[in-house]
Amino acid sequence: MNTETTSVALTAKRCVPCEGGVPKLDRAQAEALRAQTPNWTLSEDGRKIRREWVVRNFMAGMDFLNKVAALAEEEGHHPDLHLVGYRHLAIEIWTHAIDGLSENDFILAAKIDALPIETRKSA
Ligand SMILES: C[C@H](O)[C@H](O)[C@H]1CNC2=NC(N)=NC(=O)C2=N1
Repeated sequence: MNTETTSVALTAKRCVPCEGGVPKLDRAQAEALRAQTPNWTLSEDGRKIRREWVVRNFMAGMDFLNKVAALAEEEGHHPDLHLVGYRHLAIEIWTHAIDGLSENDFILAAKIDALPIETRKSA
């Protein structure tokens, strides 16, 4: 698992299979990677990252989540879909195999951020 923060953009990387046995990122490493995905927040315990969206309508949210699902399958790394509301979405990402954060989580987050989404038109 490549944990040092290299200059290669996260979106140019691929998630690597993780069966455990690698150290989870510490808070400094997580914050360094989070600088490349500033829309995501780090959980109190430093084990997860989270992002929320306000979307145009329910189907816009579902369309987006279906794209997220296809991306996750392609990367072999999966998010937790915490909320699918009328206009609100919340996603959390963490590496279950190590019960904490790995670079995979930030690669997935960066690729999710690059997906098209219909956010709510400002009123
Ligand atoms: C071998 C493969 O890496 C594992 O089955 C994957 C599948 N998707 C996963 N997704 C997440 N979020 N954490 C994991 O540990 C994980 N493991």
